[in-house]
Amino acid sequence: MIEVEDLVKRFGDKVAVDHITFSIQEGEAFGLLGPNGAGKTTTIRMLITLIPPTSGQMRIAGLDVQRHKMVIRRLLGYVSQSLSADSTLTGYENLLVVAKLLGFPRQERERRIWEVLELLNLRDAAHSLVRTYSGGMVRRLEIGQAILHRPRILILDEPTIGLDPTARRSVWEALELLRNQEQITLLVTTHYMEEADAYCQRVAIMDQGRIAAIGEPAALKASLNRPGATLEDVFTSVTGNTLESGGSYREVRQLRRRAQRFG
Ligand SMILES: Nc1ncnc2c1ncn2[C@@H]1O[C@H](COP(=O)(O)OP(=O)(O)OP(=O)(O)O)[C@@H](O)[C@H]1O
Repeated sequence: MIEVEDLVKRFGDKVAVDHITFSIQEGEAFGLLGPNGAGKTTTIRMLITLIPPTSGQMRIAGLDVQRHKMVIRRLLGYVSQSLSADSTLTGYENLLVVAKLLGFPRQERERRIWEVLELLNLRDAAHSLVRTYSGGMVRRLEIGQAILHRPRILILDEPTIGLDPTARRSVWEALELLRNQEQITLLVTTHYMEEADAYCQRVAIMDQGRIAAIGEPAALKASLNRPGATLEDVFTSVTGNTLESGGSYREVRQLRRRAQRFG
């Protein structure tokens, strides 16, 4: 479904993405892991046609991304790290705004909004203001905004950052449902290794613009030949970093932003 070959992105002298190659199968949940500055966001930005690559190939559903930007955009849903739901509107109204922007006819608009609310377990909260939602509900609503147009691929940048464990589980359960019921292919960046381990069929660990390891979590863990090895151990082994070295500041920043928004 997604094929990336020898992809490079330079910003001046800085090589943000350095000759990476990977592919994602239809219906798969694929995790892109890596410390801050590894090149994950830059990779995603190229895939969603926001910035052009310096060199290399990207194909989505067999189409060259650079040559078919408009078609590719319709195939994709994107959930960025920043908050996109309006807290002064209800969940239903937030979806309605997006549906109107997409130009859905009225009847289809209603049908699809309720379908999405149901899928994301938000039906009962449809007419409550988003400011009364929990963090997990807001995130699920944002996923709803991104899938209204029935994309075949959903790309999410740190979908569970700043959420408590229960909310994180609710978000992943929603994503699992989308994969199973709507056959949506998922590309997710995350700092949470145990989530990638539990919910992604395959992961790629990026470091300094390169892919340091790629494969099924179980196979990557087994490659360490250490009983009880975790994905975090794999991460440390291939990058020489612990997540704390960069992840903590960023998480604090994200948590603060969220706290400001909901506080
Ligand atoms: N527009 C830009 N101009 C110059 N350098 C950039 C630009 N965008 C990204 N970079 C650099 O490219 C490298 C990769 O950044 P990128 O944001 O892709 O990393 P990341 O893995 O997504 O990290 P994070 O998790 O912090 O977002 C970093 O060193 C970053 O400073």
